[in-house]
This record gives sequence, C-alpha cells and structure tokens, in this order.
Amino acid sequence: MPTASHLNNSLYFDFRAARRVPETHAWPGLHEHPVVDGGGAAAGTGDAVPVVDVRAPDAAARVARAAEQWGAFLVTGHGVPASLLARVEERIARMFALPAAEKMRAVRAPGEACGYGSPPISSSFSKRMWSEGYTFSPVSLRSDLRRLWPKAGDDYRLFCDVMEEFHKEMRQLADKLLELFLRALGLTGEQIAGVQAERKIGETMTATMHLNWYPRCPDPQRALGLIAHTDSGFFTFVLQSLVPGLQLFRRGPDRWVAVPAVPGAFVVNIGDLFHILTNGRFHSVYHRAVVNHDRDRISLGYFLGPPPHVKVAPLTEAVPRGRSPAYRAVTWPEYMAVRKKAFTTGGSALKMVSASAAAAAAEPDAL
Ligand SMILES: C=C1C[C@]23C[C@@]1(O)CC[C@H]2[C@@]12CCC[C@@](C)(C(=O)O1)[C@H]2[C@@H]3C(=O)O
Ligand SMILES: O=C(O)CCC(=O)C(=O)O
Ligand SMILES: [Fe+2]
Repeated sequence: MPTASHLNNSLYFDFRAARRVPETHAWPGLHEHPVVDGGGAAAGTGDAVPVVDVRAPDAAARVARAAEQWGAFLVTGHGVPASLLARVEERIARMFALPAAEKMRAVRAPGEACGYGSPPISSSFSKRMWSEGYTFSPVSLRSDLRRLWPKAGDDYRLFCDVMEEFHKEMRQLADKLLELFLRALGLTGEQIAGVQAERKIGETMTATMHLNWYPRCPDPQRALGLIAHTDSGFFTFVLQSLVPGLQLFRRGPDRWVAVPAVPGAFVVNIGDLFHILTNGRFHSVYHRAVVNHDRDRISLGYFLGPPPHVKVAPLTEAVPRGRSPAYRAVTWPEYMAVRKKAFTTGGSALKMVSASAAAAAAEPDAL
C-alpha cells in the first residue's frame, strides 16, 4: 500500500513506496489525443520542435516563426556552460533525495509563492499529480534554503553557490532573449530602446525558479506529472534532464508533441503575460509533463515575469494601426486570480482579460 503520512501538517505521499497508482492520482482523459515525436525524426512533418541558435544571424526571424506558430522552441548556442548545467542537475537531484521530513520543513504554506510540495496549480484540481516541486526566488535563496537545510552545511552551500551562478547566467540570457523577442516583433533598435526606457521590461523583470521531481511511476499511463497548463508569466526557460517528458499541445489535428531532451538546450515557453504584451501575436503554449516507468525525471523552470505591482498591457508597437488593444492591462497576481477562476468555470483566462470581455462587463445590458 502506498503510504501517506502527516508531516508538518501536510499530507506527504510516498511515491517511492507506491506499487500502483491510487485513484487519488489517476487522471481520466490522459489519452484523448495522440502523442507524436517532436525530435529530429519529425523533420519535414511539421512536428519537429523549432530550434533557435541565438548566435545565428537569422535568430530573430526564427524566434518570430516559433513564437507565432508554436509558442515554444528549443534554444541552443546560449553560452551557459554545460558543466554548470550538469552541476545544477546534480544538486537538484540531491535536494529531492532528502528524507521527506526534511523536505517538508520547507512546505509551501497556503497562498505562499515559495516552498516545497505539489505544484501551486494543483490546488485547483481534485486529482493529485505524480510530482513534487520546490519554488524559490533566486534573489533570496540563501535565506529561503535555510528552511531545507537549517544547519547550512556543505549541501546547503553547494546548492546555493551553483544556483546563484546559474541565476547570473540565466538573467543575462533572459535579457538577450527579450531583445530577440522584441526584434522578432519587428521593432527597430530605436523602438526597442524606447520600449525599454518607457516600460522598463528588461530592467524590472523578476525571476522565479521552480524545480520539479517526477518520481518513476508503476503505471505512467494512469498518472500525470504536471497537468496541462500555460505558464502565466512572460517566458520560461525549462531545463529537462536527459529524461524527456515535456509535451506541447498542437491543434489541427489535436495532438501532444513530445519535446526531445537535447543535452545543453533549454526549452523556452511563452507565457500568458507575454501573449498579452504582444497583443496575442506570440502565443502562450499549452503544455504538460508525463512520467516514466523506469526513471525519475527532474526539470527546472526559470520563470520571468513583471514585478507584482506592474500592469501588463499590449505594446503599442504590437497593436495594428487603427485597432485597439486586444487585452486589458493586468498585474501578474490579478491574472493568476483570473486563471484560478477560469479553472473552476472551465473558461479561458486569456479570454476573460480580453478587451471584448471588459467591454461586455462595462455594458451588461448592451445588445
Ligand atoms: C512564477 C511562478 C510561475 C508558476 C507559479 C510561480 O509563482 C512559481 C511556480 C510556477 C509554476 C511551476 C509549475 C506549473 C505552474 C502552472 C505552477 O503551478 O507553478 C507554474 C506557475 C505559472 O506559470 O503560473
Ligand atoms: O517538467 C517539465 O518539463 C515542464 C515543467 C513546467 O511546465 C513548469 O514547471 O511549468
Ligand atoms: Fe509550465
């Protein structure tokens, strides 16, 4: 029997002891759509996940195509050393291997952004996911991580050192990618400088790290690592270890495209606030993570978004001349609240913040 024990007032499900997937973790409808391979073998079929080498002279054009047609792509040539990525993955694996009681010292309190446990989105669903995660802010990681390692020994120090080094590299890469995105939207150097000076997107962008652990699963066909979702912020870098599991949803025909695990590459997912910022030209991608029978899987999400008090509205440059913006301005927390409501009503959070929804709400009696 799988065990569940109360630790620090939180229900801990012992994945390691599970010999079967209990009803609490069994998701209906997982196989509604076929899964196709998005790796090299798919070249020419339209299912190969786009790859952008950020050093290439046509990188902006490639980003534009991928952002418009997929909402996601693989990034190579980014300059983050492979040896650093290997150390990051090693430290994450050691953290997840801590005894349950130690991990649960850092359990996420209800409504809190950071901490250990099920992914925040899971509070909107009755079924449980086959994963554990840890969210922290890279700028306060030394204090946050004391909850996991109160004695601040070698494991604590090595984890913090490597994550700080990683954050430094990633924050620079995020700036580079933002610039590429703005070029991909067709903005000139002068317009980009103007947008950055006025909206200060790059300067104020915040980073959050979320680590995922998907334990090996006795029946991967019944369980789900991470429910299908769009990321809510601007964009996310995902580092998936050598074990694949990330799938992107594509329409016409509806299918899941399995993202290949490319050593050293990051997956970039466009989030909902970037969808809004670009007036829907670059669209956020619906994605999920599946689990594996034989191997644990680890992934890292590096989430970029605006500071909590900043309203995100479509860039003037992204709105076609003579048209009005397709979305109303929202802060990240406001958007998260709308998304939570959308999960319960089955609606679309992006539609709920569209300008037409706002107009309809302002004139409820209008014909
Ligand atoms: C910055 C954030 C994005 C995120 C919520 C969070 O505050 C920290 C964790 C992120 C994550 C990771 C797993 C999937 C997801 C939907 C979730 O539940 O937590 C995302 C959130 C998001 O993109 O909205
Ligand atoms: O595990 C993965 O590959 C995806 C993770 C993810 O989508 C997320 O953390 O938001
Ligand atoms: Fe995600």
